[in-house]
Amino acid sequence: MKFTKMHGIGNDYVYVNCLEEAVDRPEETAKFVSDRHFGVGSDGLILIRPSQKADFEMAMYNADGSRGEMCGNGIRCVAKYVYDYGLTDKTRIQVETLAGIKELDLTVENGKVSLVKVNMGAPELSPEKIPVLAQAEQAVNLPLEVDGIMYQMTCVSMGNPHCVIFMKEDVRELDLEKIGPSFENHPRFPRRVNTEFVNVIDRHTLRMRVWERGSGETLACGTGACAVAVAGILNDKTEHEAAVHLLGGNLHIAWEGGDSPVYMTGPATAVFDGEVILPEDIK
Ligand SMILES: N[C@H](CCC[C@H](N)C(=O)O)C(=O)O
Repeated sequence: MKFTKMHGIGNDYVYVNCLEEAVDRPEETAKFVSDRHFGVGSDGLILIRPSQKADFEMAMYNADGSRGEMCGNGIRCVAKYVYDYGLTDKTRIQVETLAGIKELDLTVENGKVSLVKVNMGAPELSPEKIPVLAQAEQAVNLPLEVDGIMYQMTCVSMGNPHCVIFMKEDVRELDLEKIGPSFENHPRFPRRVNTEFVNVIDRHTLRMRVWERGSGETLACGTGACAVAVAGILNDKTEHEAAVHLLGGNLHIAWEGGDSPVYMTGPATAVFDGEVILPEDIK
């Protein structure tokens, strides 16, 4: 199977052009290619497909084979792929996802996409649509007990579920391998959850780490950065634009509040083209 390895500030996926390649068993293929010893090595698999409703469709699968409704770093790389590999010459494109159709503006330098601005749509804050079990209109600054420790959470959906935890201690010191799975699989999240651990640097700057649903700790999470910026505004910790510092790099997030869309701007990088030999039982 031909693929292109790309990343959005270190959140790396195997991308397959399904206008050319057939991927019949995406969940198993995602698990196989994601393995960093027996496969290619990635946070998951992203399929670029034709769409009836938009220019293209993005289908995203985590390293455990589960499907994500949306992927912020991934959709920027999809935009880069379709432009750089000649599938479109448009610099404003629409991509269909399980979280709806997203509109992207491409910055092109020397014939290649260098930066992408994504209209991520409005955040969803009602608990039943995130989903999170919470007796409140919005799950903003609510208690959550994890492994006997009390945290304050703010939950946001960007099409996929996020649990944002603001912390006093430096998130770079956190043992995410230890606590991440307990958040991901917490019973109050019926569809599991992506969890972001955040330090507020100032009213325009946030630092985060993320334990992703289905992939564990990643170097960056685009939908997570959006959820963090929204949570910062809802908790009056940040202004309507923020730089979010992630292990793999930085994203710029802007949100005017209410039902207005969240805008995410960041880079997309292609690393190599390859061909992987799929095991017979997942072809
Ligand atoms: N693990 C996420 C999907 C990938 C999101 C992240 N990689 C991003 O850039 O938004 C989920 O299951 O909802």
